[in-house]
Amino acid sequence: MGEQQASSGPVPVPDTGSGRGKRRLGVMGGTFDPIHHGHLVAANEVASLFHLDEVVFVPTGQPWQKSQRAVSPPEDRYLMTVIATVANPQFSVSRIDIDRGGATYTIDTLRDLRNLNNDADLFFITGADALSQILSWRDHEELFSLAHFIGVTRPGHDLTDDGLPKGGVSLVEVPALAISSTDCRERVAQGEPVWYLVPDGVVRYIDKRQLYRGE
Ligand SMILES: Nc1ncnc2c1ncn2[C@@H]1O[C@H](COP(=O)(O)OP(=O)(O)OP(=O)(O)O)[C@@H](O)[C@H]1O
Ligand SMILES: O=C(O)c1ccc[n+]([C@@H]2O[C@H](COP(=O)([O-])O)[C@@H](O)[C@H]2O)c1
Repeated sequence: MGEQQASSGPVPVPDTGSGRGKRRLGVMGGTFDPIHHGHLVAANEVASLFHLDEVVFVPTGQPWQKSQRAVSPPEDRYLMTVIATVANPQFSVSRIDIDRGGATYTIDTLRDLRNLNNDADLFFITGADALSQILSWRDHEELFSLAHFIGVTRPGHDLTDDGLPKGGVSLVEVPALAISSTDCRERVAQGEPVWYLVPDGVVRYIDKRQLYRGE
């Protein structure tokens, strides 16, 4: 595992050292409906490879590209993210996208985090599927000036930086976990277990709040 040539497409190994001496803050944005071990392993692996001081998980408020399905209430997704990350002192959770209200755009996430963390370089962590959609994100040209992007491998998706700014993106291989939130929701709806796909506390939270039962 590590920073590497992905199986497809050119892979720049960028200069991420310009801010040496500054705090290195990873940002893992997601809908986390629910958060699962794929998210946690990806964040942890990138934290290790890129010598990050902290990774902040940022649950979306209203994920505008997921408007075709009902998304669980932000407070449930926020609490599951807190439960999942609480044991790791390097992990934290931010409410900024939830509290801002309205549709969630990463450009706003990064502007807000930059204002709150003047002393830090930002590293935005994203799976191969999300990275491939980045040219559809709001103000995507500006995103790369606010953070260095780190695309991680995900089973079933090609990891490529085609069309993205040279030097703005690193592609890295992380331990492959073929887990998706969609699959977790479907399993719960069908009465199948999600133990060991999501953290134990998240299994219990889903049960307590009766999430995903009617889907
Ligand atoms: N198994 C995984 N391995 C690597 N990255 C992942 C994995 N699952 C999700 N990610 C990445 O984590 C980020 C947040 O993902 P998200 O919360 O949308 O989860 P998801 O499993 O893709 O959800 P859904 O199935 O509802 O679309 C995205 O950048 C996504 O690519
Ligand atoms: O900025 C945008 O337009 C945009 C569009 C789609 C997704 N994103 C971000 O990508 C991350 C993963 O999103 P999702 O919907 O796959 O959970 C999350 O931080 C979203 O805010 C951002």
